[in-house]
Amino acid sequence: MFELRLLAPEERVEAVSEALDALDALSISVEDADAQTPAEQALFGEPGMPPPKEGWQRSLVVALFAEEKLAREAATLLEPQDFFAGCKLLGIQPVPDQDWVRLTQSQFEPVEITPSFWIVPTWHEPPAAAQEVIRLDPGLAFGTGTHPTTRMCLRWIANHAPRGQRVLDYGCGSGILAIGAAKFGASDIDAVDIDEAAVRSTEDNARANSVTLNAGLPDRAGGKYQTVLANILATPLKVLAPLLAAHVAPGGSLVLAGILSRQADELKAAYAPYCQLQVSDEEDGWILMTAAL
Ligand SMILES: C[S@@+](CC[C@H](N)C(=O)[O-])C[C@H]1O[C@@H](n2cnc3c(N)ncnc32)[C@H](O)[C@@H]1O
Repeated sequence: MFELRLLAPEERVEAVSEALDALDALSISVEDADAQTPAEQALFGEPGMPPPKEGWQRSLVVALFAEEKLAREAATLLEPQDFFAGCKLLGIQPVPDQDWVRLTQSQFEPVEITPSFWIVPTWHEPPAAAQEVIRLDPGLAFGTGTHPTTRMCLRWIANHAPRGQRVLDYGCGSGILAIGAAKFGASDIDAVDIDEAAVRSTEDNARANSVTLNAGLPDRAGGKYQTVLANILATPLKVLAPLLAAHVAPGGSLVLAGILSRQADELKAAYAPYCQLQVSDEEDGWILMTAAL
């Protein structure tokens, strides 16, 4: 692989990027050419929205090509164009080969939930002390066990062992909580998510862990469950309060995560008509809130 690097003023970034794309660049990245200097500019949009501008006042544009010849041709074609005025070619250089698989894998180590319960990527052997193990590789859906909210839910599952219970995992992501519930004896598990990719991921991960569960979109949840788990975020959890509470069987447990410590009172108020939520765990500024119905 070879990368062609150039500087472009903000108003040229879009045209130059489109031209590089048309000239067979495999990828194009745009960075602040003044990053890590006093002239660095913050550029970000609202969550989920694109940034307000295409580039920075001085943008570094890096285009990746499969062959050096293609990168050179692109540079030769770009330079005389009107829209290249004000841009500056910095050069073409080979990109050293990386073992991306190994690099990615090296960032995911086994995660301890309790001394005997571990989340272990498939390229690792489980630790000797592990009696319960979820085999899980990072994928598109949230939930590898590295986030405190997931860990607190799994710790709750390990400590409360929902043996023989009907369990609902609402916002299942990778399915990690549903699979954890199955490992600790739950016998009838529904795992739902608004994201179809998460539903597929949950099915794949359940199969890889030899666990039986029903994954689907939220309308798959039906009736009462002895345990309802939802690791989403405070705002959707507040909106979902009547629905989640209605799914908890009398004497059952509601387990909520994705909540920051400072949001505890808002959550208590939202669930007050149905149950009394308590903070039952805390990690890195995140809390686990639970209620017995
Ligand atoms: C933080 S992830 C949690 C994943 C996993 N349960 C865990 O504990 O690691 C939240 C998941 O909830 C899903 N989600 C968000 N809003 C939802 C809603 N209103 N109904 C159902 N799922 C929702 C997201 O698609 C995402 O997969």
